Amino acid sequence: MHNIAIYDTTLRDGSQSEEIHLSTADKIRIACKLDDLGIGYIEGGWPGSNPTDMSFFKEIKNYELKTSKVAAFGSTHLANSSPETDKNLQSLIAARTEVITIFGKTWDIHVQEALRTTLDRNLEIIHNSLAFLRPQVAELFFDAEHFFDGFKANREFAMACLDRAVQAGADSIILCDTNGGTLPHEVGDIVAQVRKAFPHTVLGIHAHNDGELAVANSLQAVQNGVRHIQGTINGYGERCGNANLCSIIPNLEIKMDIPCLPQGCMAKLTNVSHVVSEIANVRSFHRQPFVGKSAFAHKGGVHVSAVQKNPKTYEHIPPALVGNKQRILLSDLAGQSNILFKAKRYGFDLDKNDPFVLELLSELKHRENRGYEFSAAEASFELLLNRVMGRSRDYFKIIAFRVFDTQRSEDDDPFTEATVMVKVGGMVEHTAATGMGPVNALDNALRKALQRFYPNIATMHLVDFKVRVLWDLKNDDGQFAGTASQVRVLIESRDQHTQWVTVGVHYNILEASRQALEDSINYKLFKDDQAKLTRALRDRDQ
Ligand SMILES: CC(=O)SCCNC(=O)CCNC(=O)[C@H](O)C(C)(C)COP(=O)(O)OP(=O)(O)OC[C@H]1O[C@@H](n2cnc3c(N)ncnc32)[C@H](O)[C@@H]1OP(=O)(O)O
Ligand SMILES: CC(=O)C(=O)O
Repeated sequence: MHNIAIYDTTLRDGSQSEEIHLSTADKIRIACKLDDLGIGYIEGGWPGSNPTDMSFFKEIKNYELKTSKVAAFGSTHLANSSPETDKNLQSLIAARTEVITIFGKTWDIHVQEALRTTLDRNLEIIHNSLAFLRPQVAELFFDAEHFFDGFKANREFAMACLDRAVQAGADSIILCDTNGGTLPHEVGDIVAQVRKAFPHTVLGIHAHNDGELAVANSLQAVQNGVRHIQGTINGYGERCGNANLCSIIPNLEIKMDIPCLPQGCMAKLTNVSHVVSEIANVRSFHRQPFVGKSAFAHKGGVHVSAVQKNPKTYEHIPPALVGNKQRILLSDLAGQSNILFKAKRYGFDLDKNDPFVLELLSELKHRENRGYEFSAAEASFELLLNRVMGRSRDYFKIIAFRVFDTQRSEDDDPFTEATVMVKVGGMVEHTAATGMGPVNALDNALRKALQRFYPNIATMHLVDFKVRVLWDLKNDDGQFAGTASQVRVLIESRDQHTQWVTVGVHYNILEASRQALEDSINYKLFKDDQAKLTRALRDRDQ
């Protein structure tokens, strides 16, 4: 099998995603990441579209890319202009890239209704645009927009468009499933026919994901002779997105034995996926195949027991190949194997049937039954584990708390104040604080009370607060409770070193928040003590 050229269009089609807006600096950071991953081509944008894209092409020249060539994207010239006068073609040349890609219409309905011109004129437009660009650039690609729909509607015309592009000197012809609705068997069949008609031309595929088939369609195209694949990191793109390169690359390399990145680079894929989602400011999709946080996460006790004997039992590839890792989750579906795995991670070497394991498992299942979710709140689990093992200490105890929420007049914002009474060792501290809402006020009052005893809590702060109503849990009398339902609060906190999540559950949202806050502070104090202890032992042993 030949190598496949990977052509990334995250910066162009990816930025056509509804929620994504990339600045020039964002684009440069992503381009450097893609280059480091070993991507063959990076489509930087449409220079005739906006100043950001034009400034990207200017700025990227200051970077020495190791593996990637930069491509500028645009359309064939307008129906009522000529290549010499067309602004779009001029700005493609002005971008001074090694590669230019232009898209042209190949579906008759688009020519007649979107361009409002004749089929013959469209053939001229394709030919003239490419022939004009040919001497200006090292590599010239033609994206045959809507090719699969065009082929099904009017085979002769769609093929004539490709023929004109080849005659005008295009190096690769990319067949686009622009509306993303073509099925894999249709892609295979049509690509095979094009392959036969153009045996000496490099063919490519650009698939959209409207039928959730973009990855499958791209692989099917490769099976039928395509040697160039376009796609985006995390599948970002117009509407439902593009073919996801984070799935295509490992499928090609691992399952189909077709190299497409420099040796060893595929292990960077998970990191690239996460960094790009950070830069694009889009939350990572946990269930994303290969690179998602849950891609190799095991929750069911049966699965956990088996993967510890041999990961192959429930993992389709070794996660390290794509830079991901196995995770073992905790929940009411856990068996002893889950507990043993986690306990080991936190420094306890326990055996199956150890009474501590059974106690922990029963406590875990009991709490999960009441709505706690430890797979999302590992810090609360670590505290519970250490409590059961007798290794934690009570840093403080909240004896009482009160929260007042008042609105003094119709136009005023609500005013919130919390008071807390905490016991630290033999001392009782009583404080009050205001806040932006009840949980913030409680957090502020608690910190104020504890600061004198534990100054290190000043370095932690709350980064996320999630409340979920547990509608499906029944009350003690077996009834669903409506607005008196249990709620689960998850609090994410961080300090200068790390980030952790704690959980609280109650029918009263403040009490649930109090539990999660208390665990969060306890975890910080426990973690700092552990670090101090480790340092002391290390100093002693030196
Ligand atoms: C399938 C794809 O994803 S293609 C990429 C789509 N991406 C984008 O559109 C993002 C960048 N686009 C832009 O910034 C703007 O649309 C521009 C600058 C390119 C053009 O802006 P405007 O001149 O205001 O035109 P507008 O966006 O309203 O309409 C597009 C024009 O291009 C024409 N056009 C569309 N495709 C082609 C083509 N392949 N060849 C020639 N002309 C084309 C349309 O007919 C329309 O012209 P008309 O108004 O004379 O009918
Ligand atoms: C070119 C392109 O983005 C498409 O046809 O979808």
